[in-house]
Amino acid sequence: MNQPTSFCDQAWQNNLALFNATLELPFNQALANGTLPREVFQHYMIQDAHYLVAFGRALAIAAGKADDAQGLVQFAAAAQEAVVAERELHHGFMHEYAISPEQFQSTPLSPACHHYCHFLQSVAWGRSYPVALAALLPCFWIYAEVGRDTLAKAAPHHPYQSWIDTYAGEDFHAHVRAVRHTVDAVAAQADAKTIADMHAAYTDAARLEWMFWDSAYQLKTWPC
Ligand SMILES: Cc1ncc(CN)c(N)n1
Repeated sequence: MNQPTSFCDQAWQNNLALFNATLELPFNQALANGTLPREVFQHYMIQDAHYLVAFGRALAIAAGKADDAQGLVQFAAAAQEAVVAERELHHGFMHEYAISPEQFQSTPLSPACHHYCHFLQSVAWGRSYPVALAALLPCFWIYAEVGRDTLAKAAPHHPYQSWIDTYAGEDFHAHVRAVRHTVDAVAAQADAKTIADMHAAYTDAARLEWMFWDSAYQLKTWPC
């Protein structure tokens, strides 16, 4: 008898065209071949450093909603990882580009970053633990897969090598496997309505990942 498809496998299949479109984005193509303009990467770094604080906050809220000790510890640690370890990568680039803490703090969130941050926080505060986890999953999984794809295509002597090493690296991938395992375990206990809400939350977040890169490539700011 065939194994029933897990929530994660189903979500990946449902959103495969969107993931492939994400890989095809000019930002990700140029990131891989090393031609992404420095100005675009700088803009992205600043927006992403803002994003990671909201992502970390949403993870901490999800940790507080976990119905077991394992989930509490896993997502509290993931919040710490996002705000301390992942942002360390950004600090390195900010230093290289001479972006001061004041310049960072005074740069407003772009519309796409603002939307994504507020989406994650509102789902984390307002929805159930399973739905919050489904909204957070693309932030891990899509980055890991984009990281590996970028590594496979990357030009030698890459200007953004530490970015590639972080997201293609085994540490990050092990982390993503652990998150997928928990999401599948939580989904296995969930009713049909919750599973449908989880799929909707996953797709919303996967779309916002696409928008985040697209917005960075276009250096988007508020129109007025
Ligand atoms: C927008 C975004 N999404 C996900 C990740 C990986 N945590 C990130 N750094 N930035």
